[in-house]
Amino acid sequence: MSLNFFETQRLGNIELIYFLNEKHASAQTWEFFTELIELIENIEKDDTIYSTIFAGKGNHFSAGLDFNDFLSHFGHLIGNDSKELYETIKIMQKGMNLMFGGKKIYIAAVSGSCIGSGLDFISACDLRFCSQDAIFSLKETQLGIAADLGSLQRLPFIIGFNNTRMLAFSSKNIDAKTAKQINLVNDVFDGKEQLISEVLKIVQSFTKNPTSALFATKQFINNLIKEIVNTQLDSIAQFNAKFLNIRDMQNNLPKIFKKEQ
Ligand SMILES: C/C=C/C(=O)SCCNC(=O)CCNC(=O)[C@H](O)C(C)(C)COP(=O)(O)OP(=O)(O)OC[C@H]1O[C@@H](n2cnc3c(N)ncnc32)[C@H](O)[C@@H]1OP(=O)(O)O
Repeated sequence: MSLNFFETQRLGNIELIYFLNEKHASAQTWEFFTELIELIENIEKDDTIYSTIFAGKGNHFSAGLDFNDFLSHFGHLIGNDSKELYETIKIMQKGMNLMFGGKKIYIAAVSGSCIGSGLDFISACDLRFCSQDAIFSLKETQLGIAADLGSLQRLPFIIGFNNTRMLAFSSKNIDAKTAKQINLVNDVFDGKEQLISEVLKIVQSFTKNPTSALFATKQFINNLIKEIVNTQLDSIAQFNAKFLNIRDMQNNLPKIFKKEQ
């Protein structure tokens, strides 16, 4: 399997996976979404991998959707009630859904910014940890998007409905301390190096347990909400295929990049 967006490193039964595109704060390109599907399908099939830890290769976990890449590929579909846009959103949802519905244990180790679809991604993980410099936000509402890749569907079950509303309605950043307070992350570590080494120890302690029980435990927990999450992800894909407004994105993207919040 040849991957351009991801760099993988095997540590026993654990795969440490870095997001590349670090020059653009690991913003998620179309390549990210399509390669993620292949990557997760392979991990689920590989009996030697029990768990994965995801981290950003550079200073940020992920700046969310790479808007230059997305608009150049799909901008012409927005606002046209397009079946192709619906199918595109479904492909973007698929890799994260495979993680959520799969049996392996997926862990996010966040340093720097984790924005938009970066937050969608970590909400599909089984556990989240971060370093002190971490920042989380859902910028979609500010950009005229009802977040359609999993945050609205999964976060209420992780941080509760009210915290999800605050994040989504405000599009404001929260820091590592707040992320811990609202249970978005399980723990906070000093810097990125310490984060990765501590998370590795935590995951190693899980993967010593009999894997049949570990994998079944993960799946039974996620089964509680899988059906509702899948139904709602499909509804929001249909909604956005009809109602996304490219002018809202074009007007507000420059403000975000100038950090006028
Ligand atoms: C359906 C899903 C929707 C969503 O995901 S909504 C969320 C969209 N994302 C955002 O709103 C984040 C926007 N980016 C930022 O706020 C900042 O960036 C960061 C806080 C992530 C990083 O700040 P700093 O460390 O100061 O880096 P920098 O100079 O702003 O960015 C480095 C390079 O990365 C490009 N970049 C950053 N985010 C994105 C993005 N989301 N899409 C495309 N490019 C991005 C920049 O433009 C620049 O590039 P150059 O060096 O060529 O000027």
